[in-house]
Amino acid sequence: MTDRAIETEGLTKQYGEVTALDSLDIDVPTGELYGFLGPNGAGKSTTINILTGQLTPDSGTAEVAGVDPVAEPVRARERVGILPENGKPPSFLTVREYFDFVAEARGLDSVDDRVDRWADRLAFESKLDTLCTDLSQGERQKTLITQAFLHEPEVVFIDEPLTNLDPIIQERAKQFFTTYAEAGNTVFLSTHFIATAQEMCTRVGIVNRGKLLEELDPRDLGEETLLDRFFATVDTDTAAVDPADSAALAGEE
Ligand SMILES: Nc1ncnc2c1ncn2[C@@H]1O[C@H](COP(=O)(O)OP(=O)(O)OP(=O)(O)O)[C@@H](O)[C@H]1O
Repeated sequence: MTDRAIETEGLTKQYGEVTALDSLDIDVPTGELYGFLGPNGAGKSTTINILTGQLTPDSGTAEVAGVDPVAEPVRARERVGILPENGKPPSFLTVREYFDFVAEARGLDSVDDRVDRWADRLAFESKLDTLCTDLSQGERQKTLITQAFLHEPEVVFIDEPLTNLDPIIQERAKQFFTTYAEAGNTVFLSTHFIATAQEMCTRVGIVNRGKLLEELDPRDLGEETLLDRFFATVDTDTAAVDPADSAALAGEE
Protein backbone atom coordinates (compact mmCIF):
# COMPACT_ATOMS: atom_id res chain seq x y z
CA MET A 1 0.00 0.00 0.00
CA THR A 2 1.38 3.45 -0.94
CA ASP A 3 1.05 6.51 1.30
CA ARG A 4 -0.88 8.31 -1.48
CA ALA A 5 -4.32 6.88 -2.24
CA ILE A 6 -5.31 9.45 -4.86
CA GLU A 7 -3.17 11.93 -6.74
CA THR A 8 -3.96 14.10 -9.76
CA GLU A 9 -1.85 16.67 -11.54
CA GLY A 10 -3.18 19.19 -14.02
CA LEU A 11 -6.34 17.22 -14.67
CA THR A 12 -8.33 19.03 -17.36
CA LYS A 13 -11.64 18.15 -19.00
CA GLN A 14 -13.61 20.23 -21.45
CA TYR A 15 -17.15 19.47 -22.65
CA GLY A 16 -17.46 21.68 -25.72
CA GLU A 17 -17.40 25.23 -24.36
CA VAL A 18 -17.68 24.09 -20.75
CA THR A 19 -14.49 23.64 -18.72
CA ALA A 20 -15.44 20.96 -16.20
CA LEU A 21 -11.90 20.50 -14.82
CA ASP A 22 -9.29 23.23 -15.06
CA SER A 23 -5.90 21.79 -14.17
CA LEU A 24 -7.13 20.09 -11.00
CA ASP A 25 -4.48 18.99 -8.50
CA ILE A 26 -5.56 16.83 -5.61
CA ASP A 27 -3.56 14.71 -3.26
CA VAL A 28 -5.26 12.36 -0.81
CA PRO A 29 -3.07 10.42 1.63
CA THR A 30 -4.02 6.83 2.44
CA GLY A 31 -6.42 6.46 5.36
CA GLU A 32 -8.29 9.74 4.97
CA LEU A 33 -12.03 10.18 4.98
CA TYR A 34 -11.78 12.94 2.36
CA GLY A 35 -14.73 15.24 1.70
CA PHE A 36 -14.91 16.60 -1.84
CA LEU A 37 -17.12 19.69 -1.68
CA GLY A 38 -18.23 22.21 -4.27
CA PRO A 39 -21.27 23.90 -5.75
CA ASN A 40 -23.39 22.39 -8.53
CA GLY A 41 -21.32 21.99 -11.67
CA ALA A 42 -17.99 22.40 -9.82
CA GLY A 43 -16.57 19.23 -11.41
CA LYS A 44 -16.97 16.67 -8.61
CA SER A 45 -18.64 13.93 -10.66
CA THR A 46 -16.30 14.54 -13.58
CA THR A 47 -13.35 14.02 -11.20
CA ILE A 48 -14.80 10.82 -9.76
CA ASN A 49 -15.59 9.48 -13.23
CA ILE A 50 -11.98 10.03 -14.32
CA LEU A 51 -10.52 8.58 -11.12
CA THR A 52 -12.64 5.45 -11.48
CA GLY A 53 -11.69 4.83 -15.11
CA GLN A 54 -15.09 5.78 -16.52
CA LEU A 55 -14.03 8.96 -18.33
CA THR A 56 -10.87 10.12 -20.08
CA PRO A 57 -9.43 13.57 -19.28
CA ASP A 58 -8.15 15.88 -22.03
CA SER A 59 -4.84 16.25 -20.21
CA GLY A 60 -3.19 15.72 -16.85
CA THR A 61 -2.33 12.63 -14.85
CA ALA A 62 -4.03 10.60 -12.15
CA GLU A 63 -3.17 7.73 -9.86
CA VAL A 64 -5.57 5.80 -7.62
CA ALA A 65 -4.45 2.98 -5.35
CA GLY A 66 -1.22 2.78 -7.34
CA VAL A 67 -3.01 2.48 -10.70
CA ASP A 68 -3.28 5.01 -13.53
CA PRO A 69 -7.04 5.07 -14.28
CA VAL A 70 -6.47 6.68 -17.69
CA ALA A 71 -3.97 4.10 -18.93
CA GLU A 72 -5.57 1.13 -17.13
CA PRO A 73 -9.27 1.89 -16.58
CA VAL A 74 -10.33 -1.73 -16.08
CA ARG A 75 -7.61 -2.37 -13.49
CA ALA A 76 -8.53 0.88 -11.73
CA ARG A 77 -12.20 -0.14 -11.54
CA GLU A 78 -11.13 -3.49 -10.07
CA ARG A 79 -9.15 -1.78 -7.32
CA VAL A 80 -11.79 0.68 -6.11
CA GLY A 81 -15.37 0.72 -4.86
CA ILE A 82 -17.90 3.08 -6.38
CA LEU A 83 -21.21 4.32 -5.02
CA PRO A 84 -22.60 6.48 -7.83
CA GLU A 85 -25.09 9.26 -7.20
CA ASN A 86 -28.54 8.17 -8.38
CA GLY A 87 -27.41 4.64 -9.19
CA LYS A 88 -29.88 1.80 -9.64
CA PRO A 89 -29.29 -1.92 -9.02
CA PRO A 90 -30.52 -4.14 -11.87
CA SER A 91 -34.31 -4.46 -11.69
CA PHE A 92 -34.42 -8.10 -12.84
CA LEU A 93 -32.26 -9.48 -9.98
CA THR A 94 -33.05 -9.97 -6.32
CA VAL A 95 -30.78 -8.17 -3.88
CA ARG A 96 -28.94 -11.39 -3.08
CA GLU A 97 -28.55 -12.28 -6.78
CA TYR A 98 -27.16 -8.81 -7.40
CA PHE A 99 -24.53 -9.26 -4.68
CA ASP A 100 -23.63 -12.70 -6.13
CA PHE A 101 -23.24 -11.05 -9.53
CA VAL A 102 -21.01 -8.32 -8.05
CA ALA A 103 -18.98 -10.97 -6.19
CA GLU A 104 -18.39 -12.92 -9.38
CA ALA A 105 -17.40 -9.81 -11.31
CA ARG A 106 -15.02 -8.94 -8.47
CA GLY A 107 -13.54 -12.44 -8.41
CA LEU A 108 -14.76 -13.25 -4.89
CA ASP A 109 -15.70 -16.80 -3.88
CA SER A 110 -18.52 -16.57 -1.41
CA VAL A 111 -19.83 -13.33 0.02
CA ASP A 112 -22.68 -14.76 2.12
CA ASP A 113 -21.03 -13.79 5.41
CA ARG A 114 -20.26 -10.28 4.22
CA VAL A 115 -23.79 -9.87 2.85
CA ASP A 116 -25.26 -10.99 6.16
CA ARG A 117 -23.08 -8.48 8.04
CA TRP A 118 -24.14 -5.66 5.70
CA ALA A 119 -27.81 -6.65 5.86
CA ASP A 120 -27.57 -6.53 9.64
CA ARG A 121 -25.60 -3.25 9.68
CA LEU A 122 -28.04 -1.43 7.39
CA ALA A 123 -31.15 -3.37 8.48
CA PHE A 124 -32.35 -4.91 5.24
CA GLU A 125 -32.24 -8.66 6.06
CA SER A 126 -35.91 -9.05 5.09
CA LYS A 127 -35.24 -7.64 1.60
CA LEU A 128 -32.43 -9.94 0.46
CA ASP A 129 -34.78 -12.05 -1.67
CA THR A 130 -36.76 -9.10 -3.03
CA LEU A 131 -36.40 -8.01 -6.65
CA CYS A 132 -34.37 -4.78 -6.80
CA THR A 133 -37.19 -3.16 -8.77
CA ASP A 134 -39.50 -3.61 -5.75
CA LEU A 135 -37.20 -1.88 -3.24
CA SER A 136 -37.91 1.48 -1.63
CA GLN A 137 -35.46 4.28 -2.44
CA GLY A 138 -33.67 3.86 0.88
CA GLU A 139 -33.44 0.09 0.43
CA ARG A 140 -31.98 0.66 -3.04
CA GLN A 141 -29.37 2.97 -1.49
CA LYS A 142 -28.50 0.34 1.16
CA THR A 143 -28.01 -2.20 -1.65
CA LEU A 144 -25.74 0.15 -3.58
CA ILE A 145 -23.65 1.04 -0.50
CA THR A 146 -23.16 -2.68 0.16
CA GLN A 147 -21.98 -3.42 -3.40
CA ALA A 148 -19.47 -0.55 -3.18
CA PHE A 149 -17.80 -2.08 -0.12
CA LEU A 150 -18.42 -5.79 -0.77
CA HIS A 151 -14.88 -6.51 -2.04
CA GLU A 152 -13.39 -4.35 0.75
CA PRO A 153 -11.53 -1.98 -1.60
CA GLU A 154 -8.63 0.08 -0.32
CA VAL A 155 -10.12 3.19 -1.99
CA VAL A 156 -13.85 3.80 -2.24
CA PHE A 157 -15.71 6.67 -3.89
CA ILE A 158 -19.08 7.50 -2.36
CA ASP A 159 -21.29 10.15 -3.94
CA GLU A 160 -24.07 11.41 -1.60
CA PRO A 161 -24.14 8.10 0.33
CA LEU A 162 -26.75 9.16 2.89
CA THR A 163 -29.47 10.04 0.37
CA ASN A 164 -32.83 8.48 1.30
CA LEU A 165 -31.49 6.74 4.41
CA ASP A 166 -33.46 7.15 7.64
CA PRO A 167 -31.66 8.91 10.53
CA ILE A 168 -30.82 5.68 12.35
CA ILE A 169 -29.23 4.11 9.29
CA GLN A 170 -27.46 7.38 8.44
CA GLU A 171 -25.71 7.22 11.82
CA ARG A 172 -24.72 3.58 11.29
CA ALA A 173 -23.42 4.32 7.79
CA LYS A 174 -21.40 7.32 9.02
CA GLN A 175 -19.92 5.21 11.80
CA PHE A 176 -18.98 2.54 9.28
CA PHE A 177 -17.29 5.03 6.90
CA THR A 178 -15.25 6.42 9.80
CA THR A 179 -14.20 2.97 11.00
CA TYR A 180 -13.36 1.89 7.45
CA ALA A 181 -10.98 4.82 7.00
CA GLU A 182 -9.49 4.34 10.47
CA ALA A 183 -8.64 0.77 9.42
CA GLY A 184 -6.28 2.24 6.81
CA ASN A 185 -8.57 2.48 3.78
CA THR A 186 -9.39 5.70 1.95
CA VAL A 187 -12.93 7.03 1.57
CA PHE A 188 -13.54 9.78 -0.98
CA LEU A 189 -16.88 11.39 -0.16
CA SER A 190 -18.61 13.81 -2.53
CA THR A 191 -21.43 15.64 -0.80
CA HIS A 192 -23.46 18.83 -0.51
CA PHE A 193 -24.13 18.08 3.19
CA ILE A 194 -21.41 20.29 4.61
CA ALA A 195 -22.31 19.68 8.27
CA THR A 196 -21.97 15.94 7.71
CA ALA A 197 -18.57 16.47 6.09
CA GLN A 198 -17.50 18.59 9.06
CA GLU A 199 -18.59 15.87 11.45
CA MET A 200 -16.98 12.94 9.64
CA CYS A 201 -14.10 14.01 7.42
CA THR A 202 -10.43 14.07 8.35
CA ARG A 203 -9.73 16.35 5.39
CA VAL A 204 -11.86 18.27 2.90
CA GLY A 205 -11.18 19.88 -0.47
CA ILE A 206 -13.38 22.70 -1.79
CA VAL A 207 -13.60 22.88 -5.58
CA ASN A 208 -15.20 25.37 -7.92
CA ARG A 209 -15.05 25.63 -11.69
CA GLY A 210 -12.83 22.59 -11.87
CA LYS A 211 -10.11 23.91 -9.55
CA LEU A 212 -9.19 23.05 -5.98
CA LEU A 213 -9.63 26.29 -4.01
CA GLU A 214 -8.85 25.16 -0.51
CA GLU A 215 -7.99 22.10 1.52
CA LEU A 216 -8.30 21.80 5.28
CA ASP A 217 -8.84 19.53 8.25
CA PRO A 218 -12.30 20.46 9.61
CA ARG A 219 -11.09 19.69 13.14
CA ASP A 220 -8.81 22.75 12.87
CA LEU A 221 -11.69 25.18 12.26
CA GLY A 222 -12.32 26.28 15.85
CA GLU A 223 -15.42 28.50 16.14
CA GLU A 224 -15.94 28.82 12.40
CA THR A 225 -18.19 26.24 10.77
CA LEU A 226 -17.22 24.43 7.61
CA LEU A 227 -20.35 25.89 6.01
CA ASP A 228 -19.07 29.43 6.75
CA ARG A 229 -15.72 28.52 5.23
CA PHE A 230 -17.43 26.95 2.21
CA PHE A 231 -19.50 30.10 1.54
CA ALA A 232 -16.49 32.38 1.98
CA THR A 233 -14.25 30.30 -0.29
CA VAL A 234 -16.78 29.81 -3.08
CA ASP A 235 -18.13 33.40 -2.93
CA THR A 236 -14.64 34.86 -3.10
CA ASP A 237 -13.85 32.71 -6.10
CA THR A 238 -17.09 33.62 -7.87
CA ALA A 239 -16.63 37.35 -7.26
CA ALA A 240 -12.96 37.40 -8.16
CA VAL A 241 -12.74 35.37 -11.31
CA ASP A 242 -15.78 36.31 -13.34
CA PRO A 243 -16.10 40.12 -13.48
CA ALA A 244 -18.31 39.88 -16.59
CA ASP A 245 -20.75 37.56 -14.84
CA SER A 246 -20.70 39.69 -11.67
CA ALA A 247 -21.57 42.77 -13.74
CA ALA A 248 -24.39 40.89 -15.45
CA LEU A 249 -25.76 39.76 -12.08
CA ALA A 250 -25.67 43.35 -10.85
CA GLY A 251 -27.72 44.39 -13.89
CA GLU A 252 -24.88 46.28 -15.59
CA GLU A 253 -24.45 46.16 -19.38
N1 LIG B 1 -21.61 14.93 -20.52
C1 LIG B 1 -21.52 16.24 -20.37
N2 LIG B 1 -21.67 17.06 -21.44
C2 LIG B 1 -21.58 18.39 -21.30
N3 LIG B 1 -21.31 19.03 -20.16
C3 LIG B 1 -21.15 18.26 -19.06
C4 LIG B 1 -21.24 16.85 -19.12
N4 LIG B 1 -21.04 16.36 -17.87
C5 LIG B 1 -20.82 17.43 -17.07
N5 LIG B 1 -20.89 18.58 -17.79
C6 LIG B 1 -20.68 19.93 -17.27
O1 LIG B 1 -19.42 19.94 -16.62
C7 LIG B 1 -19.48 20.73 -15.43
C8 LIG B 1 -19.07 19.87 -14.24
O2 LIG B 1 -20.08 18.89 -14.06
P1 LIG B 1 -20.03 17.81 -12.87
O3 LIG B 1 -21.16 16.86 -13.09
O4 LIG B 1 -18.66 17.26 -12.78
O5 LIG B 1 -20.30 18.74 -11.61
P2 LIG B 1 -20.64 18.36 -10.09
O6 LIG B 1 -19.70 19.12 -9.24
O7 LIG B 1 -20.67 16.89 -9.93
O8 LIG B 1 -22.10 18.98 -9.96
P3 LIG B 1 -23.38 18.59 -9.05
O9 LIG B 1 -23.02 19.01 -7.65
O10 LIG B 1 -24.43 19.46 -9.64
O11 LIG B 1 -23.65 17.13 -9.21
C9 LIG B 1 -20.90 21.29 -15.38
O12 LIG B 1 -20.89 22.59 -15.92
C10 LIG B 1 -21.70 20.33 -16.24
O13 LIG B 1 -22.82 20.99 -16.81
